[in-house]
Amino acid sequence: MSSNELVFVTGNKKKLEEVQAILGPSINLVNYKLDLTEIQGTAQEISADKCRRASVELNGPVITEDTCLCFNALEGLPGPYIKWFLDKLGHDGLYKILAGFEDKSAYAICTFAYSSGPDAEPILFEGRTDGKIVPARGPKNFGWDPIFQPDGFDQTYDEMPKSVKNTISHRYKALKKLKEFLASQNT
Ligand SMILES: O=c1nc[nH]c2c1ncn2[C@H]1C[C@H](O)[C@@H](COP(=O)(O)OP(=O)(O)OP(=O)(O)O)O1
Ligand SMILES: [Mg+2]
Repeated sequence: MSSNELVFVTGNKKKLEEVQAILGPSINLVNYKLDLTEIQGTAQEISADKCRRASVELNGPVITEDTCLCFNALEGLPGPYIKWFLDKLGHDGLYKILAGFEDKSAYAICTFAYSSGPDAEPILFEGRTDGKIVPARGPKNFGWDPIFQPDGFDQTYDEMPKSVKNTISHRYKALKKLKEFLASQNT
């Protein structure tokens, strides 16, 4: 493995594109597509477990990532289960969940996990962006982006240019911490 090579295990192409764009050319990101089993639990437990599995399966250093979309009115749900909620309910259904609540505020959390090998305990890097849930707006590029409007912006994640999303997003903030960690390992 070359010193700047990083294996990112994910089955999600859109995540991969964002991670590549955010990390930039100095890191040689290698994607490995595995459909990893995801346990139930907190974002941290799910991320660490996913990373452990990936590292055992590939028998080497890996990063994985788990993304949550949390509604404050629902005490943080759907959280890590957003994928299944989005699959079943779509954008409209997700927005309608909050019909009975004044509070439309929400936050996106990205938890990267890094493992140096199959016997190592994963290290977690978390990024959070606050916003609110709105009726879907945008070209529907990626997941729940059309219904998430980050605080301080008039556009949803989906409406704003990628170059903007990738400097304010939950993913960007988590990757910033991961990047700092990797840089400290290399010195
Ligand atoms: O920035 C994002 N903007 C909009 N939607 C997003 C974003 N990031 C993840 N998503 C979606 C993908 C999936 O429906 C769920 C997270 O589930 P999550 O398990 O982390 O992703 P996944 O199963 O697609 O890929 P992986 O193989 O890395 O587990 O939220
Ligand atoms: Mg997943």
